[in-house]
Amino acid sequence: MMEIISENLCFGGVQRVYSHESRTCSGSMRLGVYLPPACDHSTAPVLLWLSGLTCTEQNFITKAGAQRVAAELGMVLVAPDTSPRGDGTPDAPDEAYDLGLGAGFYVDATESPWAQRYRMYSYIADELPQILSETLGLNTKKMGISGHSMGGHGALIMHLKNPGLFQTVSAFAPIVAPMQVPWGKKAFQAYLGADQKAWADYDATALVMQNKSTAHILIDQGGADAFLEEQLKPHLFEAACEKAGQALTLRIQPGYDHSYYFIASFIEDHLRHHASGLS
Ligand SMILES: N[C@@H](CCC(=O)N[C@@H](CSC=O)C(=O)NCC(=O)O)C(=O)O
Repeated sequence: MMEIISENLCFGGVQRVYSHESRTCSGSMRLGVYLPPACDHSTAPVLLWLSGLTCTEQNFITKAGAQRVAAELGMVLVAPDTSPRGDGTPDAPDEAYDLGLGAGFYVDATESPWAQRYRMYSYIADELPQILSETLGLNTKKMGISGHSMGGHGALIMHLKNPGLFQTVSAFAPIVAPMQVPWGKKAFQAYLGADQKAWADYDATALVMQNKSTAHILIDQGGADAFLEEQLKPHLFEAACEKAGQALTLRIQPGYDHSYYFIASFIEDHLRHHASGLS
């Protein structure tokens, strides 16, 4: 059952937050859903947004300012949480921001104590589309995916592994090669164990070499992002795309940082990219 937690009118449409029991994550999950005005929600295209480390379903819906253009385009926006939460959900022993709560990395954990509830890959790729279609009556046949940082990487792998489900893709400041950077190594070691063969199945830069898609990938990256050199490394993905023959536009936006001010500045381009690809 989907319980409506909040409902606010926004640019003539409605921004809702739902809570529901997730069979995949063995607990309750929250979900932001924006329904644009004056259109048939059963046929409107859907854009899934995956947020980054420390985020909940709230960050995108309150900070990105995406609803105005979604209202104009007649596009549904869906913003899930970034990890399971609630009583009994394991967290990092030191409550570190980059592991455990708020840091699910969109993988299905195989290691203890994470494996039972940290199943964000299957939640996004399997359970959520079923809920959107069967319970909310939305059109999952026209679906794109985007996100930021950890979630930007999540969007890339969701698309590369499921190009028929998520037909269009874009990302802001994605962690393009988690196997090669501290945030990714820490999370993959904890969630997936020591065998790096398992890591490669969730690494966009490794995946694109095997699973290139026919979509045109759009990435925006702030040129003044404090995480650019150590954690994000977009040029690794650019080089892999070039080698694989994957269509990619990587835009380095001078002076922009890693924040939602950056996302709000370019979100319109991303929504139009998805609307055009899903039309
Ligand atoms: N708190 C940390 C950094 C946390 C951070 O910057 N989180 C980003 C996503 S980073 C990659 O996934 C974010 O979206 N934060 C929420 C927001 O609303 O900005 C630190 O201080 O280093």
